[in-house]
Amino acid sequence: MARPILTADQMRAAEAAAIQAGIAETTLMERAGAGMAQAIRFYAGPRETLILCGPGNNGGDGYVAARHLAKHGYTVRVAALDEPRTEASRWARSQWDGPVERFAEAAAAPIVVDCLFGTGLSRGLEASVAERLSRLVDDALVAVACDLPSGVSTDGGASLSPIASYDLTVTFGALKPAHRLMPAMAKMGRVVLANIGVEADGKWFEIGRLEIPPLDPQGHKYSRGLVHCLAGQMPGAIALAASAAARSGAGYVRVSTSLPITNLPSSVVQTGGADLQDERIGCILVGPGLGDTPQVLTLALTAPRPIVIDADAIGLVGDPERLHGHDTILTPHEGEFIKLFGDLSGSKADRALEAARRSQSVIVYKGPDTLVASPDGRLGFAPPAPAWLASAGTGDVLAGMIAAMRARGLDPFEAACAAVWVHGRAAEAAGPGMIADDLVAAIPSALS
Ligand SMILES: NC(=O)C1=CN([C@@H]2O[C@H](COP(=O)(O)OP(=O)(O)OC[C@H]3O[C@@H](n4cnc5c(N)ncnc54)[C@H](O)[C@@H]3O)[C@@H](O)[C@H]2O)[C@@H](O)CC1
Ligand SMILES: Nc1ncnc2c1ncn2[C@@H]1O[C@H](COP(=O)(O)OP(=O)(O)O)[C@@H](O)[C@H]1O
Ligand SMILES: [K+]
Repeated sequence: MARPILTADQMRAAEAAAIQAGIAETTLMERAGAGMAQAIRFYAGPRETLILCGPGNNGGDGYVAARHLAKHGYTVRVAALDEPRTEASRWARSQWDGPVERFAEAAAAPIVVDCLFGTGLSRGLEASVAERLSRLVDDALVAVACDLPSGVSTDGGASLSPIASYDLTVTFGALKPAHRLMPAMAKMGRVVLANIGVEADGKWFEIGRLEIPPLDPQGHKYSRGLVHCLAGQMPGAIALAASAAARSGAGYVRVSTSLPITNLPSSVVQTGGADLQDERIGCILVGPGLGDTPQVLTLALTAPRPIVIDADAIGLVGDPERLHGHDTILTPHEGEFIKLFGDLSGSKADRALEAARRSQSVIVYKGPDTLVASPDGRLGFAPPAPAWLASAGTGDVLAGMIAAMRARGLDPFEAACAAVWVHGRAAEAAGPGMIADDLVAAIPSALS
C-alpha cells in the first residue's frame, strides 16, 4: 500500500487537526515516545541506552521513550542539550524521574538515541554539537534517530550540518520527504513508521506494491497492450527496453529498425517501417540508443499515441512546451533532466513537479531516490532500491517496463509508479552481480 509523505508544515497541520479533534498534544507525544521505545526494544534489544534530548518536541519524545525503556528494565541515561522549551516537552521532562546529564559531557553508550531536533530544525547544528553527536552515533553499537537524524532538512533531504550514519530511524504519523530523498535517505538505516493516531493524507506518497488489474480472460495479444519501440544508432539499448516491455506483460512488442537486431527475443517483432498511426499501439517508446536523430522523435510526436521519451530523445525535445497536448512520460536521469529543464531551484521534489508542470508530462526523475511527478501535483517517491541498479542499461529496462504498463492501460502516472516499483524489486531479486540483461530476466518474478 502507498504510504503518505508529508512535509514539515503538513505534518504540523495534521497534528494540529488531531489536537483540534480532541487528542491532547501530550497524548501524541506519549504515543510517539512509546512507539520509539517499542522499535528500539524490537530492533536493538536490551542494552544500556543514552537518550539525547533537544529543547523541542523531538526532545520531548526522547523523555517519553526513556521512561518506557526504563519501565522495561533498560539502563537508561538521558542527556539534554538545553532545557525543554515547549509545553509538551516540559510535561514529558516532568514525567522522567531519572537524572539528566549535560549533552556536552555525556559518555558513549551501546544504544544512542538522537532526539535533538526533528521537523522543527531550521538551520544546521552548531559545529561543536554536530561533532559531538556524530562521535556518539559512530561509537554506538546501534544508533537511533527520532523522526529524523538531527541536521537533516525535513522537506529537501539535504544535510544542514554533517550527519553520521544511523541504524534505525523511527518516524511518526507519516514519512517525510527526507526519508526518501538523498543524501538523507542513505543515513537513516531502517525506517520505521509508528502510528500516533494522526490522519495523514495528500498528493505525495511512497510508491507501494502495484495493483495491476487482473487479465481479461477473453483478452488477446493486442488488448493486452502493443508497445512500439523506435530503434536508433545503438540497437543494444532498444533491445533491452523491448525485452523488458515483453517481460512486463505487454501482449505484443515490436521494434522498427533499419538494421536487424540480433539479440532480441524471437517473440519481439522487428519491422522495417513504422506505421505509428496504428490505433492498436498502446505506447510508443523512443530514446534508448537513439543517438542524434531528432527526426525519429519528431516522427513519434506526430502519432496521437501515448509515448515514453527516454535517454537520447530527452535531449532532443528542446523546449518542454513542445510536449503540451501529448500523452507523454519522460524518464530523465540527473544529466538529462538538466539538459531539458535547466538548473531548476528547490528540492528534488520541487524540481520534479516543476518539470511536470512545464512539460505537462509525467516525469520519472531517476537516481538513487527516483521520483514520479504528475502535472496534477501527484508525487510518488520510490522505496529504496539496491545501489547495484547503477549499471549500464538499467534505465533502458525501466523505460521498456513503463511503456508496457502504459500499453496495458494504466494511466501515465500509475504506469510509471508501477514500473518503478517492479524495477526495484526485480533488482533485489537479481542480486548484486546483476547486469541489465539479468534485470530483464527477473521482471516476471517481481511482477507476481
Ligand atoms: N507537535 C506534535 O504534536 C508532535 C511532535 N512530535 C515531535 O516533535 C518534533 C518537532 O518538534 P518541534 O517543532 O518542537 O521542533 P524540534 O524539536 O525539531 O526543534 C526544536 C526547536 O529548536 C529550534 N532550532 C531549530 N534548529 C535549531 C538549531 N540548529 N540549533 C538550535 N535550535 C534550533 C527551533 O526553535 C525549533 O522549533 C517532531 O520531529 C517529532 O519528533 C511528536 O512528539 C509527535 C507529536
Ligand atoms: N545508486 C543507485 N541506487 C539505486 N538505483 C539507482 C542508483 N543509481 C541509479 N539507479 C537507477 O538505475 C537506473 C539507471 O538509469 P540510467 O541512468 O538511465 O542508466 P542507463 O542509461 O545506463 O540505462 C535508474 O532507474 C535509476 O533510478
Ligand atoms: K532527531
